[in-house]
Amino acid sequence: MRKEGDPQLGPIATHLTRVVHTQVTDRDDAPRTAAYDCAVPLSDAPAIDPAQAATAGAVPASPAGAAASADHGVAVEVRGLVKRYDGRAVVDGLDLVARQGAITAVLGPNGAGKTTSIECCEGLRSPDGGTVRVLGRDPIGDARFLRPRVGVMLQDGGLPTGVRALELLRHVAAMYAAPRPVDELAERLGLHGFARTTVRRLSGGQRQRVALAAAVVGRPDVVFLDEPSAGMDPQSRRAVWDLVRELRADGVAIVLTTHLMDEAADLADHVHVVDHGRVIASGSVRELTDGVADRGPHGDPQRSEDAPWGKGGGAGPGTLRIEARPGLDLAGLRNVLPASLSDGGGAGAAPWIAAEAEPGVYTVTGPVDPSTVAAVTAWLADRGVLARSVTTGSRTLEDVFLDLTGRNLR
Ligand SMILES: Nc1ncnc2c1ncn2[C@@H]1O[C@H](COP(=O)(O)OP(=O)(O)OP(=O)(O)O)[C@@H](O)[C@H]1O
Repeated sequence: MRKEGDPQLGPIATHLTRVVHTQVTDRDDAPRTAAYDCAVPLSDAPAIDPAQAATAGAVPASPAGAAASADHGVAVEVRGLVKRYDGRAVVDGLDLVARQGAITAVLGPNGAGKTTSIECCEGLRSPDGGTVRVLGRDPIGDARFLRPRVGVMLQDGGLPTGVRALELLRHVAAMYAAPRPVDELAERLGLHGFARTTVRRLSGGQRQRVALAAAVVGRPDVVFLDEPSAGMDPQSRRAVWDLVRELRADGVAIVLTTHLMDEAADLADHVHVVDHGRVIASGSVRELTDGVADRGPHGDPQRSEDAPWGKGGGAGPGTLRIEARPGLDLAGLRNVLPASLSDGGGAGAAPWIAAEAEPGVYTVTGPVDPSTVAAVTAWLADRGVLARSVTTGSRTLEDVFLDLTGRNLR
C-alpha cells in the first residue's frame, strides 16, 4: 500500500474513485459517510477520466456548457417524489423545479425530507414513486451522462479523510477535461492555509470549503449543495455566496438546502418550503414574504388564502408586532381589523393572520396601514391591556417559514 501523499496518488485515487462512484450508487442501507472511507480498487469503480468525459461531450470547454444556458430552462424537475423507509413516507409527493442560471433554495425543518429528496436527484437514492429528471435525464439510469455535468456537495462533506486538502482537489480536477484552475479556486475559498492538512484534521468549516471546491471544480451545469455554509465563519460564508452567485451568472443551476434564512433571502431566486416530505409553499422570496406564493396542493388550507394585498393596489403586506401579557384571545381581533382593501378586497373574510408567536408576543400579518394600528390599539384598550410595544415592519422569510411550518421542534 502506498503512503498518503505518494506522488502516484494511490490511496487518494482509490478514495476519489469511490467518491465519484458513490454519486451514482444507491446506498440507502449504508451510513452516509461510510462509503467514502472504503478503499475500492480503481478497477472496481468507474471514474471519470478526461478522455471519457471529453468523448461524452461531458465537460464543457467554457463555463456554462452545452446543457447549461442562461435562458432559465428547467434543469431539475421532480414530480410526485415518494421515498419510504420502513413503510413510512419521508418524502411524500414532493414537486420541485430548478432552472438554469438560477439559485433554488429548499427550506424545511429538521427531518422534513430535504436531503432525501436532493439525494434522489443526485442518484444516491432510488425513489419509490414519482419522477426525477436532471437535465432531462434519470439520475440513476443516466448516471454516466450526468456524472460529469452535476456537482454534489453532501451535507456531511463526504470527503475521504486521509487525503490532503489540496491534493484531493487536484485529483478531482484531473478527472475532468476542462476543470477550473485549481489554484484560483483554492485561493477564492481560502484553501491554501490548510492545503497540506489531511481532511480528517480540518475543522468543519474548512471541510465544507474543500467539499464545495470539489463540487464545482469540474464546471458542472447543475450543482446540489446541501447546507453549503453550515459551520462556516462569516468570511467563508461571504466567499461561498460570491462563488454561488458567479455560478449562477455562468448559467449553472444551483439547488441548495439551508437552515439560514438570511442565506436563502440573499441568494435564492426561488424557494421551496418543504415539510413532512412535501412542498408546502413555493415562490420567490418576495412572493413568499408578500404572501402570494403558491401553497402547493398540500398546503395548509388555513393558510392557503390567496393574500390579495400583493395583487391589488392596496396597502403593502406587513406585520404588526405586539408585546403584551400572554394568553390574549385573538378570536375577536380579526373582526375589528379593516375588512376590505382599497381594491374591494374580494368577497369574504379579510386576509389577516393573527397569532401568538411566543408567549406575550403577537403578530398580525396583512395589509398593515395606519388604520390597522389604530384598530389594534383600540382593541387592546377595550380589553384593558397595556401593550409594552406595538411595532410595524415587513415580514421576513423567517416569519413566513415559522408561519408555514409552525413553532414546534421536530
Ligand atoms: N437511511 C434511512 N433510513 C431510515 N430513515 C431515514 C434514512 N435516511 C433518512 N431517514 C429519515 O427520513 C427523514 C427525512 O430525513 P432527511 O435527512 O431527508 O431530512 P432533512 O429535511 O434533510 O433534515 P435536516 O434539516 O435535519 O438535514 C428523517 O426522519 C430521517 O430520520
